[in-house]
Amino acid sequence: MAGTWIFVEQRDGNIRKVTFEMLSEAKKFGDEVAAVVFGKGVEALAPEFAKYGADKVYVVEDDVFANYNTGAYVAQMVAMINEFKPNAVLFAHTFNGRDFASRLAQKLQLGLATDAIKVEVSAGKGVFTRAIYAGKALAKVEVAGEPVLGTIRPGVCEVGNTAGAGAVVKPAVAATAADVYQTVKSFVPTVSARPELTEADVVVSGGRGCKGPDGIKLVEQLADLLGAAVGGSRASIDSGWLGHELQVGQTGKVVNPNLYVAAGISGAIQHLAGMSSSKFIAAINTDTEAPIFNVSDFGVVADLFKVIPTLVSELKK
Ligand SMILES: Cc1cc2nc3c(=O)[nH]c(=O)nc-3n(C[C@H](O)[C@H](O)[C@H](O)COP(=O)(O)OP(=O)(O)OC[C@H]3O[C@@H](n4cnc5c(N)ncnc54)[C@H](O)[C@@H]3O)c2cc1C
Repeated sequence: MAGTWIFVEQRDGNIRKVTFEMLSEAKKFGDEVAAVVFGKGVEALAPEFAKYGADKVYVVEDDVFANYNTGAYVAQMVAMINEFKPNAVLFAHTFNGRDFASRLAQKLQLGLATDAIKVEVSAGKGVFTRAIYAGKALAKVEVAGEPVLGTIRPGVCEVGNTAGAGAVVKPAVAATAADVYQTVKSFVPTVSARPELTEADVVVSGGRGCKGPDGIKLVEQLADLLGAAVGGSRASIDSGWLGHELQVGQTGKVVNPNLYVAAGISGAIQHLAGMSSSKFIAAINTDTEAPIFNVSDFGVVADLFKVIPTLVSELKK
């Protein structure tokens, strides 16, 4: 058996922090830990994974892996799992991680635990803790079959400093161009000086209560003073006030910051699904009955158009 594998999320050599979180967490299981990285020119990244616990780094380089694509990535991973037989393969609970892990589980007819906030893997058995009912209860899920497959929510595991040997292994390339059924034609990054939403320490989100771009500007002002990422509810995204990449919730991104500020957001269950595990939640809402207050540590029942400017002027002092 080949221990626990962590699938590396990277783009153009920029590694997502959640990769290091998962490597550090897997190091605690006591089994061998391996990072699995697909791409082009990615072998140079191997020492980075060793720093956070990777005993081995499986490096697969080919044009076919230049950008994430489901078909080729799944075909490659299936071949590697059959050859090396890992106990567990863990992915980040991100758009790509969710897509990859679920297609892989289907292909191998294995169970999959998603959006885990805690994970224990031992001797080929995996137990995952998941928040259910928008964080009102926790479920422990055991995944049958090997390897154990799971996706881990970014921000829930600490980055440690136990290093591994980082021995590079280069498996044969098993995927071909025939496995690629969607191609990334171009990649246009959203230019923002703000932190990435899923990795930010502080997130300030605006909802329908912002009433339009002027309200969202207030949210952005507050976020910038706090060094925070900006997020939004589906209502503010669908209204076109914020980009789709900033939606927090069931059909958006899952965030887990130290501080989440919800301004003019009611707290629908689909929104809570994306933010209720934040460590400290502060809400600004005019409605005392708004469900967001049920999950908040701190609440202000007031008009955000009065509260945020006051906060902004205090923070500027
Ligand atoms: C399948 C499905 C998936 C979904 N996925 C998501 C998702 O991923 N993310 C998501 O967010 N939603 C999602 N939704 C939508 C969700 O159900 C809600 O409709 C949405 O979250 C509501 O957004 P909101 O809280 O901004 O708006 P509202 O529910 O309209 O709430 C606006 C809030 O602003 C308050 N307010 C108004 N004026 C002010 C003011 N001046 N100052 C302060 N507060 C004020 C109001 O009291 C109210 O509580 C999904 C729905 C479905 C069916």
